[in-house]
Amino acid sequence: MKKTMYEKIWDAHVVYEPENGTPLLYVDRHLMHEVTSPQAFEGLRVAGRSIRNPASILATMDHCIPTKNRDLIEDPIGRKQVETLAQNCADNGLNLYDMSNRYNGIIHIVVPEHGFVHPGMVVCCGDSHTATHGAFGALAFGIGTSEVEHIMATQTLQQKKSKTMQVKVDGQLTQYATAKDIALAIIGKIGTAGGTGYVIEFAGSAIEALSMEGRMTLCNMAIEGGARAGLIAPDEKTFEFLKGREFAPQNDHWDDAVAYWKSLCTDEGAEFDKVIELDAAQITPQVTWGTSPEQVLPVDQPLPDPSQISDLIKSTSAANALRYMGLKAGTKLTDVAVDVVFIGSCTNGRIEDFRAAAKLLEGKKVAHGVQAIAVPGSYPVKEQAEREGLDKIFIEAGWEWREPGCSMCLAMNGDFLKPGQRSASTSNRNFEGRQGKGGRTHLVSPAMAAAASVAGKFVDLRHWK
Ligand SMILES: CC(C)[C@H](C(=O)O)[C@@H](O)C(=O)O
Ligand code: SF4
Repeated sequence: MKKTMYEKIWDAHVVYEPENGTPLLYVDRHLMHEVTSPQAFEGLRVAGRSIRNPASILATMDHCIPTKNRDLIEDPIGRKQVETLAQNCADNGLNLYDMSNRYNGIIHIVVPEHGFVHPGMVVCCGDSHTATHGAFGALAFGIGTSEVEHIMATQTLQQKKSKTMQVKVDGQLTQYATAKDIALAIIGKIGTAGGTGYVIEFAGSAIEALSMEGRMTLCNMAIEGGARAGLIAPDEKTFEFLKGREFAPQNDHWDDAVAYWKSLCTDEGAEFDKVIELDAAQITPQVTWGTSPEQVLPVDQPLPDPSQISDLIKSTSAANALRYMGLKAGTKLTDVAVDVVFIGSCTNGRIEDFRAAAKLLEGKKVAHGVQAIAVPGSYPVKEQAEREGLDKIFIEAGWEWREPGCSMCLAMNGDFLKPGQRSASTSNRNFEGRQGKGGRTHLVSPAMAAAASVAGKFVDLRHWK
């Protein structure tokens, strides 16, 4: 039978399939951060169980850590979570990149840097953006804290099989559109529930043309389209990225691993439950205008008029979103001014993202009254950027150059919007209060964010010098 990549990975990992119950999957890699792990360790302790395979775990601190002064976590809950993770990792002999470790950063940025996830693996983490690792052809998805405990104890997870969706993006992106714009355009098309019940495989010439960084950005946002996970077939770019990294297969094992990885690709003629197609050439720079990633438009479009939307639910949510965002129907996005610009997060906190932004910032200054913060996704990203002199470009333009962490992606670490403030943000979520109570988030690509910092408002990159 012809199989999709998802089906191949699934079949290779089913440990047990009860007749009328939920299958049990083997989990190869388990990623951890401070927010969703404490209760799981506690549960394990209470049950008197130990961790089955400590080597399958990699942990980092990212959500609660300050990006300015590492020594001061003001929030007592955040401080406790960070301390608890350190203790739990020490007690169980787990690999942790703590705040001061040279490899510290956001879990989904750190893990690929070490080649910890390989094609064909099943990868779990108590974090929804685990989908990022689908960029390597791994089945990677977020889980709840009780499941974190279950995997620690058994190295398996109960999981229902998903349906399969192929999102095919063919053609060539224009120089102004990025992986982020593909992700937003897809969510704009299918909606935030469009992927519910599915694992999406992204395919087509535009996906093949993406760098590994771009593929990570795209898979990262699969979850915002409602999907269980996103997948991209591994290819030469994937292998080249992984080769030589700390946890990549070494020496004699490498060729065997590559041969196996190549066998994972969806068979010619295999059927997906659903297929969606997009033309890359038509994807323009995207900006979200509302409080859900599906409320997104090409930057040159006016804001929608709720009274013109026939679907009652959509019309009501558009009206609510415009009210919360302090925006009026018909306004052009290029007339919307921003107060804060944030480049970072597990969606767009990689080296390519800072390169793209720096290209636009060179020789320019941040608009008066705009606060702009650049937060590398990890110390290796920060160091690489500094080696290339990108930090200087940001700083000379008037940006703050911070320590790595989740930062203003979510308001958990001292970086947040004040009520009413509006941001251009390279992160992935824009619901009410996501970046701080009363804060208004517009999701964009790094290049769009950089340009907004200079213009003080959104700009159409196609007409910007
Ligand atoms: C804190 C964590 C559970 C959460 C997630 O799962 O996504 C966070 O990373 C987020 O982006 O909202
Ligand atoms: S950067 Fe944002 S989306 Fe990513 S793990 Fe941190 S909080 Fe979640």
